[in-house]
Amino acid sequence: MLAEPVTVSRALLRMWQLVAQDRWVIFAAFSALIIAALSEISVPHYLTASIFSAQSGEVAVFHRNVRLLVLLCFTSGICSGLRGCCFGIANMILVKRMRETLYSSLLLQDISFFDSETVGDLTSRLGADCQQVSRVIGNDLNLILRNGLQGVGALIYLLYLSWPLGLCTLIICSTLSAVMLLYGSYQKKAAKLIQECTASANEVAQETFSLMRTVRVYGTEKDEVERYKHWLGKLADISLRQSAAYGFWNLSFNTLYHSTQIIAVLFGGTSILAGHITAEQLTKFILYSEWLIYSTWWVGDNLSSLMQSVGASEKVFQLMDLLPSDQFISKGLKLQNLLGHIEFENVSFHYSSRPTVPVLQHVSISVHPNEVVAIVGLSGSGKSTLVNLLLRLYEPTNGQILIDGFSLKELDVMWWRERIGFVGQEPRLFRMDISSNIRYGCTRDIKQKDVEWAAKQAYAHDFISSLPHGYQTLVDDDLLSGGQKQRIAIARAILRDPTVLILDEATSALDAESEHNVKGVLRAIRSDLATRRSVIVIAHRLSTIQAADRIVVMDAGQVVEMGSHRELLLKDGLYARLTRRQADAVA
Ligand SMILES: Nc1ncnc2c1ncn2[C@@H]1O[C@H](COP(=O)(O)OP(=O)(O)OP(=O)(O)O)[C@@H](O)[C@H]1O
Repeated sequence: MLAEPVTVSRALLRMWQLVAQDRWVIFAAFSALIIAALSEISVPHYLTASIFSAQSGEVAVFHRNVRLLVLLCFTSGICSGLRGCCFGIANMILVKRMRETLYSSLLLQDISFFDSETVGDLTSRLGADCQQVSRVIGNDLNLILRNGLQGVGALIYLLYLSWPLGLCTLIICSTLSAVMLLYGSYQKKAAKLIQECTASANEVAQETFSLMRTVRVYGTEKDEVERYKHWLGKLADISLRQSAAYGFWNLSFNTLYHSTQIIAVLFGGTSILAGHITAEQLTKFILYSEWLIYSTWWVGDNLSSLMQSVGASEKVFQLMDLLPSDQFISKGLKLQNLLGHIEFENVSFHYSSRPTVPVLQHVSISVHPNEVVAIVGLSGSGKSTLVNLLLRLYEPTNGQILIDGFSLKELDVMWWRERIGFVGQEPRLFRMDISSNIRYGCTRDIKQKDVEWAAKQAYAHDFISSLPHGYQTLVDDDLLSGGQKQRIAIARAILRDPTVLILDEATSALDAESEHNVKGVLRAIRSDLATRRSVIVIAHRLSTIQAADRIVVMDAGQVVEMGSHRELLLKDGLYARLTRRQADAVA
């Protein structure tokens, strides 16, 4: 469940917390910001004073003003550069920490979380959204603070020069601020919509690229382009409305800006004629009122950009705030002498994304130490789900799983998973060299000869050795066949020296090779009497598991038969029917 929506102030506070560990950057950025703003705001005053002192022939005052002007220009130049640099560093720190925290938070979520979130959505949060947030400090906040500070300074000076004129300018600026806020909140909503549409478009593209072969074979390129265009159309609609809002904002700004000039000339000119103020004071007034208006405009412009960035940060912070799965918090039991006796006791289960569809119903199975148990059944009968529960990727909705008599829930989940060797249906390898892929997840000290031993057990050594760089060959998607990938995954599982070995045989075209691989491993385990392992094999090719100690037959989430190959054939039930069907198919 996602946390409460993040407000602008909360989002800024969270960003501050992420950057505040590096206080020196913040201190340097703010010091430079204040000095630069004060220097810049003083320039028009000394500029006007220099011109008017030269006009009135006050030489000493003119020289003093020019000296101060040079000093102010110099200071503002250096401090502005320093300010930009420090805010840029703070920004880099923010994005780096956001990505690190978000990635860690995502990796610690329950597997069911990944059933409801799409890959495209999550990668968009990590990529585009974090990048969008990166504008906040380096650009938006930096400019808002600079212009805000200068605007306040200009306003104070205007009120000091002529409070009635200053008040008029303040009213105009307040109207401008109200329009700005309206515009900013619209931008925030638009940013959220853009973010959602971009994520959906990414998702379509990602799905199409990953299923490119299917797309090509079925000739659906045009349909896929249309699917992508649907989201592009939505994005264009939002951008159109954004442009209209921007136009309205610019119109308001220009009207209000020119109003201040008219008011200043009208009332200022009248005041000069009446002898209430001097021409120098009116010049300063016009310069500073322009400054105030532009500062307000800049603040508004950057505020709307800030709102957009905060809009993008909302989902990022919500995901960052997710609590890690209980499995990573609770410390459970670590059994001294694990035998590998597994017992499913009256287990029922449904996936939380489909609560009305029972996937397992009252399943009771036991696997004894050093026993090979095969699970067979039609596709969708719940075989892989059983394994998911044993791996504690999900918790049973009813019943329990016992390991050596202890409830699986009581065991330390990381410890338990370390004792399992698991080979999935269609193993995907990491973009690392083969040796690292075999060592993957192994916590003990592994030597290269151990890796090679495991590869030999999995019948992978020969083909690995024939590769140009042997075990150091970088795994590429097209480099290895499905069966070869499976053999590497089997070697990885064997290297862990697991107490429980789970082999989920492939269903697809690599069946024949998969059968050969699984049979090979089972033979190796049978001949290795010194090591006790409980083995669970999910088999689609029934010829793979004829030698298993016990075969469990599943149908629609229930155990319908159990026994040895011979016993089940004599029973003449579902197993016998499936065996006959496969034999006919082969013939
Ligand atoms: N993550 C999930 N979320 C929702 N339903 C799921 C999920 N994984 C599997 N299911 C559903 O649970 C049922 C059992 O699936 P499972 O993968 O356990 O069957 P299986 O017997 O292993 O099938 P196969 O032999 O095709 O691998 C199916 O109806 C499937 O659609």
